[in-house]
Amino acid sequence: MMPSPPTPPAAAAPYVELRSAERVPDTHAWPAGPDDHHPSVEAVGRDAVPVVDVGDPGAARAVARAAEEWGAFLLVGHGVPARVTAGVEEQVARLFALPALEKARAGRRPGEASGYGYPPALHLPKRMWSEGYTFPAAAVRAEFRRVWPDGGDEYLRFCDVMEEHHREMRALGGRLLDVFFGALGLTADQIAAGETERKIRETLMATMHLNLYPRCPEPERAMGLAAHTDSGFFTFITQSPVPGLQLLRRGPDRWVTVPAPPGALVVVLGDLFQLLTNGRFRSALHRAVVNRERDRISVPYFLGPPADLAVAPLASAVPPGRKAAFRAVTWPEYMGVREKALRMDASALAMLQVEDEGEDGGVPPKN
Ligand SMILES: C=C1C[C@]23C[C@@]1(O)CC[C@H]2[C@@]12CCC[C@@](C)(C(=O)O1)[C@H]2[C@@H]3C(=O)O
Ligand SMILES: O=C(O)CCC(=O)C(=O)O
Ligand SMILES: [Fe+2]
Repeated sequence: MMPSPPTPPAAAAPYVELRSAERVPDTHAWPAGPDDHHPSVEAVGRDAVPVVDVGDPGAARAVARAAEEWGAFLLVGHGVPARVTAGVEEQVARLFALPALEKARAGRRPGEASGYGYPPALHLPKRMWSEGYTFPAAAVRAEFRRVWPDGGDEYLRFCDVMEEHHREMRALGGRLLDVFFGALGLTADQIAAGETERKIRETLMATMHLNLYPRCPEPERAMGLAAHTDSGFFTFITQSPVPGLQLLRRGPDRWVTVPAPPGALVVVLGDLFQLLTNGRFRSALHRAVVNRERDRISVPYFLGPPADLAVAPLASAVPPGRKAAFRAVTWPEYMGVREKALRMDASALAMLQVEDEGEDGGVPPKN
């Protein structure tokens, strides 16, 4: 009798071989496709996605406007070498090009925070047209031994590139955080002296999630990554020069396709940042669509608090004489609230809101 092939862990096999599909199978066909309720529009005129040059003296003002109106912006002038970004894209493409059984060695099992597999916080009726891999940015070497158990050149090259990316993004994260504090109206002295601000900057935790969106024979029936808000503070998205990320703009609701100019990073604000800023800066509802011609890679770098740090609205963000609009919560607690909210079709941030008898003081929109 032939020996049976090794069985991949259950969570490791959510994908059909998307690259060779000639049609979108029923498992991946979204009933009304990505243009379900709202049209997709180009980022022009009043839908032009804000661009912020982080080195510009007016960066704090530009960030404040973008964070209030969009919850997202394109970041330029950040100084991350193009060589690093190109290396990341190359390595991610190589990782996803490995045979399915090799990727399955690193399959994320239920309850695990890292590994190859479906995005952990999205529970959807249909499958998405993408492959993903999540890991803590500080643990690249341990994590990727699962893919390359014997180490070797491929493994070492992958780790070197990811670690360099992590160093660059972590430093940029601290720098942008100070710009955000400036955007809230804090002076450089107040930022330097602020205990809470310092704690947040020093403890920022980074998680990386690698996305591959293979080209799709019927993009109008498929979804790359379903609409969601990120849960942490803010996310840097490195993307291939192939558009696919969309942001929801309200009134009338429409999906704005974010351009992908070479060298620009996308910054997306998360729910805990909305909470930290007492609702002044908002998280952005976003998703990724796919296309017929080209594979697309995106590498979100999620920054948020360590698991044991309770996040509450910053004193500097609460108007004088008003109460904080939200109760304090840790990131894992927030994930639990969001899970519950998703099941109830409610807003997790609204569930954390504290009653205030005064007039509107930072009430979050239901994303
Ligand atoms: C740090 C994280 C953010 C994330 C959950 C995670 O622990 C790791 C994966 C992230 C991701 C990527 C795809 C969309 C998303 C909603 C998901 O299901 O997994 C985000 C999560 C998030 O921002 O909450
Ligand atoms: O692919 C993209 O550009 C977006 C990815 C994203 O939103 C995510 O992984 O959370
Ligand atoms: Fe996201």
